[in-house]
Amino acid sequence: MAPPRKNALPKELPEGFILSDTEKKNWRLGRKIGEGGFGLIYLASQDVDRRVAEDADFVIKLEYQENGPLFSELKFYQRAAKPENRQKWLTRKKLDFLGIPTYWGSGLAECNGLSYRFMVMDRLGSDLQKVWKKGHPKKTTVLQLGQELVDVLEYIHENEYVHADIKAANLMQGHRDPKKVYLVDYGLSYRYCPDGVHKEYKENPKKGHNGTIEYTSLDAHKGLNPSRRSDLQILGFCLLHWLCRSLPWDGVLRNPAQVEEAKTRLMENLPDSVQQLSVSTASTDEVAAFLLYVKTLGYQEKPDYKHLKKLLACGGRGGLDLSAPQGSAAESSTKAADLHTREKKAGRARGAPKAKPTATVMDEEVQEGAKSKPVPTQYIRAPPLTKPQAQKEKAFPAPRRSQRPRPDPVQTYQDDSEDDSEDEDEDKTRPRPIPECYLRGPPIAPRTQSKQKTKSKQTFRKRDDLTVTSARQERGTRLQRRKHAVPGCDSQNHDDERLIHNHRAGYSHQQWWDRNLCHEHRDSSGDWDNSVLKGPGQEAGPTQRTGLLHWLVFAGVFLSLGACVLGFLEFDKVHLNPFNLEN
Ligand SMILES: Nc1ncnc2c1ncn2[C@@H]1O[C@H](COP(=O)(O)OP(=O)(O)OP(=O)(O)O)[C@@H](O)[C@H]1O
Repeated sequence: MAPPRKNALPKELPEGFILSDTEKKNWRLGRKIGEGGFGLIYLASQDVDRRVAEDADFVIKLEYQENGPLFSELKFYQRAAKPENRQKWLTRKKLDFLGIPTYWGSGLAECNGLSYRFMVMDRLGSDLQKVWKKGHPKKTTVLQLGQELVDVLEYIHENEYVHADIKAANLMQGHRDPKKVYLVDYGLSYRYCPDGVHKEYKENPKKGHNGTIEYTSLDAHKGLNPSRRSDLQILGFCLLHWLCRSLPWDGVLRNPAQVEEAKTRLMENLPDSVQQLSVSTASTDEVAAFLLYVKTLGYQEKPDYKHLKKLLACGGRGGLDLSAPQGSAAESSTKAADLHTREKKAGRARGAPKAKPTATVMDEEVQEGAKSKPVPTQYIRAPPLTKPQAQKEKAFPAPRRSQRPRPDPVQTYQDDSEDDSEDEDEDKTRPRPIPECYLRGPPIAPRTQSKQKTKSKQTFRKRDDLTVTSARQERGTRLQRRKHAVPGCDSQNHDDERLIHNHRAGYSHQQWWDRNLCHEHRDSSGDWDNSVLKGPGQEAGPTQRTGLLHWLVFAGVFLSLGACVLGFLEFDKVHLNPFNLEN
């Protein structure tokens, strides 16, 4: 076997490569369609004699053999998601759909001296994080999805696993049927009850705060191994986020302890704490009831899944309606954010926030008609974004990547080590600090830049380098943030609208910047006006010195003129009126 590599992402295999799985079925590789942190995703087909079609129904996930994540995911599929088990479950539970992708096989392969592991699974469509960037889900969609996810969780829990990282990015639409949604990414799933023996309740501060910080459970914050109630609590936080578009702890995400504190407060003060996040367009009563039930669960207690589904009942039937963008819940997002601000101002150790009367649940039609306000930019977390990504980002902010320990990508995993990875999982990794770049920071501070050259083809990125003072600084900062604006998104801000309008009209950002702001800050030579760009402590630039000189010349001319006029008047008295006669 090839030795572990530092770079966990494997070298690509050529299109048309044939892989043979453990059941001796052959699979042909098609085009690469995705890339994760550790592996590659290819289209695949069982018809090895023909090119893999673009509408192929299978994908192959490929990683180096010694990598951990695919090994763990495979274990989950092999143990818990065998097609025959799923079918039995569907019949027993009288369900017509279970949102777990089908596993079709797996194996090992060699190419150019490198060893690979692969898994064949259903091809899926877009993930919901991407879908919701285009428009927010309706309340009925959120609740219906919640019910379907309760079904999925019940199934995986019954098979001794918890997922522990439920979020929109891990929910994918079906390839053929976009109304079906599947929970994916079992590379981090945890076997909480191996052979029917539940893990002990053991807090471990060293493992605290694992998971995706927005949603991770209070158990995970305390460093407990995840259990069934953790999954359900994560789901509850997700539902709340999807309904309200923000969470009360959005402002403190850089500090996991404060997130934990805010979640604790929310859970302690249920149902009011959640109900008060309701707005007329998106009541959160169902989620409040859901979380209230989760709160009553013991660490090892089996949840009443049927009851949980009832709590999320919303009358929605058939496939999920993920198509229509939904305006609306922005108000509630503001509420959540406001709540956070209020709590911050009032001190952290306070008791329950005062309950407000529960908002009325409005008709779906009314909700549909409701206008969406964009989430204030300060509440949008911003990991480093590529430009197209950034433009979409504003519509539905992306949660950070999971902080849960991943199986060591370069630890060797072997198929025969059946029993196996979970216990060893426990100490595989320590919680990693959240990368700064993924955390919402304080308002963008001015950076010093003494002088900027103007060039006709200056890129828009240059705005990042501007240092603007006082009121203009504020404007500059605002515009800097607007760089992430979504064209096509409603905007109340005039600058935003100009930016968006110009974007639609085909202007580049730089052109817009040149036309609308930059020219105000240039001197006649086209150089940046340092009086505007000057940051604290910076020397006055040449432009400022020139301005002072102008003033001096102007004053000199003015004084000379005055002296001339006075002189003329004196002359007038003496020479034009020599006898000093009165009129
Ligand atoms: N079954 C699938 N069908 C179609 N595309 C998929 C499928 N699974 C994954 N993808 C695509 O491939 C990309 C990489 O997926 P993968 O599961 O390897 O990584 P990831 O979940 O994005 O990251 P991580 O390394 O954290 O697991 C995904 O973002 C998705 O766009």
